[in-house]
Amino acid sequence: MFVAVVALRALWALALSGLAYFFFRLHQVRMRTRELSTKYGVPILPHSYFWGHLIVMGKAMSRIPGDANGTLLMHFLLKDFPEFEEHGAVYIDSWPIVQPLVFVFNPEMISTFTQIRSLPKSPDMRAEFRPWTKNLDLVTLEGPEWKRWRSIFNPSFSNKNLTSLAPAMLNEIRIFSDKLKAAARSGETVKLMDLAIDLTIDVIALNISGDRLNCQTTSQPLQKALNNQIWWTCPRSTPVEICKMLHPLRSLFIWNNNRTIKNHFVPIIQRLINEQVGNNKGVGAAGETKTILALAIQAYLAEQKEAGNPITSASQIDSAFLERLTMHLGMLIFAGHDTTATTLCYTVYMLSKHPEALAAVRAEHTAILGADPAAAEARIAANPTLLNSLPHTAAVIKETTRLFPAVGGSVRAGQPDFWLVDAKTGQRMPTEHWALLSDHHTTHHRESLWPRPLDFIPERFLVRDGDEANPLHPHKNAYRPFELGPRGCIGLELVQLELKAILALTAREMDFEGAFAPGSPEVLGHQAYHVGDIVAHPKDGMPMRVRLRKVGGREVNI
Ligand code: HEM
Repeated sequence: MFVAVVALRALWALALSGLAYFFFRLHQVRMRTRELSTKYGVPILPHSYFWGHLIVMGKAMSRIPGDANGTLLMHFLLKDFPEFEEHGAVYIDSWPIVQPLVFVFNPEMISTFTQIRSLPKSPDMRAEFRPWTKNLDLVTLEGPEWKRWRSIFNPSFSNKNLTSLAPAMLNEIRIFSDKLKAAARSGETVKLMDLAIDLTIDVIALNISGDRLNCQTTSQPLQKALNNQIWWTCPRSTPVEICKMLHPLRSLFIWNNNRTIKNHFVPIIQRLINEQVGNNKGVGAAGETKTILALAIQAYLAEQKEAGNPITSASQIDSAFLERLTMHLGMLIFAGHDTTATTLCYTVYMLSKHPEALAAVRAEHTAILGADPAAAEARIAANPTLLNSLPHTAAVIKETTRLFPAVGGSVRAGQPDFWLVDAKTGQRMPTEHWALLSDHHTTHHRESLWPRPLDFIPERFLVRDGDEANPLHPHKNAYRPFELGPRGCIGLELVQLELKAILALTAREMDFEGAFAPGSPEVLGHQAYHVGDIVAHPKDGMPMRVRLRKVGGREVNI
């Protein structure tokens, strides 16, 4: 009885202190928001002491379907408050749903915290991934440790290295293309995103170790563990996400997924170490593909040798190195697969809606890869650099990533000594206690930067540098789906090469048509729009009907 009373009192005390802390934080955040205008003269959106900006946000979001991704918020808020567009940045206080956040959509202002000075990633974002990767991964690492790993991995993502990977990539793309053809023959509607995800994981696996993972043809424990890990690694905002975070077995599930990821990679790492030690050959001998793992192992072996502790067999590898490396690999697959798959889906969708752009892509493929679509694969395999000669295809991909950037932006931690400055008015805006978002969607849709911003105009990206007088010439720093600056995407070249190869093998052989349910809602004129939490996914997995094309009276490649 006594114990029960003590426990009850302790619970009460805990609940009361929780409540007190909640109101203290609420007051603090609300007052900091109001200080922006009272102390610094920064204009803020209508603000309620209790609700913060949730009321204006709710109104803006009510114009779009309930499942639309939050990255679209600012676009619609600016419709209600157009006078804020010229400020280039809008402070949003939606605490406790999301950390206090400045949406920045002036490219020059964004460049001040991503390129001119690269501010650290926001603590909330790092906290999201900590249970999974302990922040040992490339996306959330900071400082010299980040620099070291980034320079180890960089050569593997160079265009030259990736081009040497292209023939192996084509084998994976053939499986994807065969699945689409099978759907065309059966008349089945495909969820393009599902097929695209399996493909993009298989391609990253090639870049990691050169090995085939076969997610497209078999069910892989690694893929299941990664999916589950992503599910448990969640932004702490909606009630469902909070329940996930408080789930008593969450840590156990995350630990178990990490075990599966590690169990997958450790034998591969050991094999590669033994190979490197055994044949005493460095990575990158002429013509050899520098895989991510080969480079990481080479760096580790060199480091150990320098420290007077040369490794002669895989049994000597220390567990800390293995843990770090497997965290990196898990995050590389996470960061690279559904972003690329999402972009592929929207590229196919936009081409299906724009016959003139599709015709230009097909004509380019015929000119560069030969008249017979069935022979394109062999041609590329024999000369992968052909993929670098498809400017119109590249422009289509870029225009798609402008309209549908797969990542909302980079979230950085504001600093006491860092101010956003409006170059036109000289207005200085404080950033301490705020996170800064480089808002890709809004930046990519501003009419002042992109004439006819909602139109699909790949030609924007064909305007030559130096032709700034051309109104279609992209404004400096305004195109940033992969972010710019030292923390920009390491996978940028891989995405371009992979998507060009996919289009080269499919665009002339098949026609695609969106197969959304009749009456399906639209955002900015499209039934395909971003849904999802951490990374935006296309609505309903991008349902598509596929038809085989006839060229010269016969169906292509059957
Ligand atoms: C269309 C596909 C992709 C898009 C739109 C995209 C976008 C981005 C963006 C916006 C960032 C900056 C994130 C931040 O600052 O928090 C980023 C970083 C990163 N991306 Fe990508 N990405 C794509 C594909 C890939 C691929 C294929 C890989 C690797 C296989 C990859 C690996 C990474 C990594 C490791 C980082 C962190 C880089 C660092 O901080 O040094 N991404 N990406």
